[in-house]
Amino acid sequence: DPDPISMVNQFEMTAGKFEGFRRSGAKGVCATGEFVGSPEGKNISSSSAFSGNAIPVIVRFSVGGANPKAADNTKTQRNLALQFNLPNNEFWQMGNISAPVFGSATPEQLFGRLQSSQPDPTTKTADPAKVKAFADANPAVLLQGKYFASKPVPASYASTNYWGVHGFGFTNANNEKVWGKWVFEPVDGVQTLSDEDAKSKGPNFLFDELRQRVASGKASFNFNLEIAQAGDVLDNATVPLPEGRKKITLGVLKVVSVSADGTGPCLSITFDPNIMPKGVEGAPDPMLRARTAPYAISLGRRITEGSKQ
Ligand code: HEM
Repeated sequence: DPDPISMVNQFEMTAGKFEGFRRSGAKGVCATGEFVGSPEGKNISSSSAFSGNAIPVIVRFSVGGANPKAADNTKTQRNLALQFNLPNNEFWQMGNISAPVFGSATPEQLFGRLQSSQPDPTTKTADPAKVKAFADANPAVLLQGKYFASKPVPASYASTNYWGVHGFGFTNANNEKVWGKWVFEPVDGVQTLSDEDAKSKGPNFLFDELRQRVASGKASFNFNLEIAQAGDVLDNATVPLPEGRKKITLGVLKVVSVSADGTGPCLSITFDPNIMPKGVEGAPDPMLRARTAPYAISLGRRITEGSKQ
């Protein structure tokens, strides 16, 4: 594996270094929420997340990439990061994205992709021949871009689906285990913008739009799990489960407040998807394991610089 310091350095060399900001998902806003687990959730996991009691959640919505001025009205990635504050000092952290697949299958492939698209110091842009050569040899890196290009711009942070992309296992009180991949789906349905409407919204509408939705009580997500069958691929974030797998709703996440820009409880934490409560575990996916160290390094750098968002 590429070492985590080189990985974060490569993020900075390819996508730019913006002091005080996350090295990925830089343009974001803190929010708070409440999660209430369902009986189906309780059936498959002994985690206290599914007790049915309201669980306080730290929420962060963001646009993909390292640029804190990234546009809101383009066909790119949106993120939903969560920290469930469970009883007895347990935490459950997640970083979910608005595509069913990630942009690379392994840490090596992510590193290679970033290297191949690093801007040339003289032209200030990536060398298209290098980008193409890497993608030709690693076609999985094109899947996510194709997905985004095929979908309209989301109308709201609260009106798009967010996938966990990794496989996760759930163990209940009888020690029975199920595996699957999860997706947060807006209770009021997916809502998108026409290309024309997206253009007229401009590059900075998502934060205020979210504040309005939350004020009207219309920012909730079903926490859904697609159940894997024997033989399904669970250790590759570029391979979604086959269409039509049974889907169950583990509970509902309601966003209840949105912080002022550049403030709030998400500012000085990171969302490490390997932090899971008892009753939930990650699939043996090298990509999942490889997220912890770079997130901590990025957190360390931005706190030292002065956390901005
Ligand atoms: C080895 C693979 C990966 C590396 C090195 C990496 C790196 C990073 C870094 C450095 C950050 C900023 C962390 C911070 O400052 O708090 C970040 C944020 C994020 N990453 Fe990754 N990432 C990886 C894989 C993934 C995958 C597979 C997903 C797909 C779900 C993902 C989704 C996110 C999200 C949603 C955020 C924003 C979280 C927030 O709002 O704080 N990452 N990533």
